[in-house]
Amino acid sequence: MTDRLPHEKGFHVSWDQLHRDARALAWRLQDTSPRDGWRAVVAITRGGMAPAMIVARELDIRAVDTISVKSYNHQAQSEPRIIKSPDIDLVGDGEGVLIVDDLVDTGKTLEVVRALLPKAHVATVYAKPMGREMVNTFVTEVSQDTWIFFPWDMALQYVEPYRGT
Ligand SMILES: O=P(O)(O)OC[C@H]1O[C@H](OP(=O)(O)OP(=O)(O)O)[C@H](O)[C@@H]1O
Ligand SMILES: Nc1nc2[nH]cnc2c(=O)[nH]1
Ligand SMILES: [Mg+2]
Repeated sequence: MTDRLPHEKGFHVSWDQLHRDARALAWRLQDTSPRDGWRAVVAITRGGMAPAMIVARELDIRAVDTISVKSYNHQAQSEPRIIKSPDIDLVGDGEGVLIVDDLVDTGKTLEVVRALLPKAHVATVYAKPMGREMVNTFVTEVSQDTWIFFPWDMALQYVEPYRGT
């Protein structure tokens, strides 16, 4: 286990916000896409799956595969390991392939993925400074001491008003 910074701030992302930010990522990716478009999308599970679906829909990419890298148990980080690889016949060395994840934090997950698919284009919706260099395209940067909360990890709940009656 690696000790992590205490997270001073929380950045809470709603489904609506995630949809808009993933669409913004797709919009950015149009400028860097190969002439005939991306051959395939590889989502880094699990967090990359929703953004990858939205990007694949916007860019009309039908071949979608996954790579599973496990490195966090809640907010505690350990050494990343590949639990499931994508179909090598489909992705090759990553040429013309788009890798999508929800965020990059330390960059350790992407280090492992890039080693497997060195020629792929890597895109994340959110990026923290430590891992930013591991990403080719992202939408929003947040500070290193921010923990991003995704809609699949949250639920609506009642909040007390500021002033009681
Ligand atoms: O840049 P890093 O420091 O490696 O962290 C980024 C990774 O951490 C989270 O995944 P996690 O391992 O928690 O799994 P999950 O996607 O299944 O939630 C996130 O979805 C990224 O994939
Ligand atoms: N949900 C979530 N997972 C992470 N994995 C690494 N950093 C983060 C983060 O800020 N939020
Ligand atoms: Mg993940």
